[in-house]
Amino acid sequence: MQVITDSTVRAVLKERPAISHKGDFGRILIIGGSQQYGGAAIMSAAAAVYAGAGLVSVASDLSILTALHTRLPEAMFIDYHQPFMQWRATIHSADVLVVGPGLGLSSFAAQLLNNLLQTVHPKQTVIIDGSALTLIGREHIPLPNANIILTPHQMEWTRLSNLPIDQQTVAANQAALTAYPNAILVLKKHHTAVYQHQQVQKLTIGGPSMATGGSGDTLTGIIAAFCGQFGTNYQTICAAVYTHSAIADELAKTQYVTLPSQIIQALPHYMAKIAHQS
Ligand SMILES: NC(=O)C1=CN([C@@H]2O[C@H](COP(=O)(O)OP(=O)(O)OC[C@H]3O[C@@H](n4cnc5c(N)ncnc54)[C@H](O)[C@@H]3O)[C@@H](O)[C@H]2O)[C@@H](O)CC1
Ligand SMILES: Nc1ncnc2c1ncn2[C@@H]1O[C@H](COP(=O)(O)OP(=O)(O)O)[C@@H](O)[C@H]1O
Ligand SMILES: [Mg+2]
Repeated sequence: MQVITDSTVRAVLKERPAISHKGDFGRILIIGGSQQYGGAAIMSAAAAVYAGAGLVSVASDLSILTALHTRLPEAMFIDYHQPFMQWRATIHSADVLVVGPGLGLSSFAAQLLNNLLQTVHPKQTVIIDGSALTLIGREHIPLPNANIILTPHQMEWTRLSNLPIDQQTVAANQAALTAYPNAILVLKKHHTAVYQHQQVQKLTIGGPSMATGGSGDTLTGIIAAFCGQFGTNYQTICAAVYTHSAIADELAKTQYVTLPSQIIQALPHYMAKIAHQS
């Protein structure tokens, strides 16, 4: 299986053109968080901002608003409990949507996910993570015609594929992915692999310092920002996945655990280093 290396990141990540503005670098909407899991939406949004997304909005429970703005004043906020029709236009204007980090499994969350997936249009990128994956697996919610990126960990992939973790071989995963034909699969584990049709590439970096709540929430924001800036395609997603783990490995030289917040802080520095060398 082909290995993802820093050459993929170098190929994707470019110096910014001087004549540019925030509208050129992606409008991201993160639909997630809840009273129980507010941090997940905040980490996803922070990762998107620090990975260079032009404009980031969070649709979430009102209870997270103060924490979000204290931590990340760059983000805009929408109360996702307001009637769906009132913020439907915001959904339409996003280039990249992230749905699921910290959303929870309530009937409200399921309805919101259904409404959202019926609203997205084919040009949009939709990154589906966390609770949204569990809801899709549980309620058999169909995926829309859009650029879909699924980011399950192994247990979440079991819920979508019905494959027990010890049966998640490359061939079995490829066969299961045919049920989601327009999706790119980022199967998260030690040595995450990225699947599209018959194509598979894997990481050989990243390690157990990343085994802490919020690591995957953070990855969603990095993928969203990369897609928003560099275009949604297989290589861009591999570059985002590599960047997440490369930063963790660098921090792990001196740290036992690499907190999502620290990975987020390091993103602009890592990206500058790569862009200036390319
Ligand atoms: N600070 C926060 O707000 C956090 C919110 N989170 C949210 O909590 C919700 C539930 O997600 P969880 O993933 O915790 O719960 P899940 O019940 O979906 O899965 C977690 C369990 O899966 C098992 N597992 C097996 N293989 C695994 C692998 N390769 N990687 C990870 N887990 C594996 C582990 O036993 C683990 O306890 C999601 O919406 C998620 O986004 C979590 O991300 C944790 C942090
Ligand atoms: N032992 C490990 N080796 C390499 N990567 C790991 C390891 N443990 C966790 N990770 C990475 O951390 C992230 C965890 O994602 P996830 O389980 O969704 O976290 P959360 O939902 O808590 O944010 C994934 O990118 C995964 O590949
Ligand atoms: Mg997760």
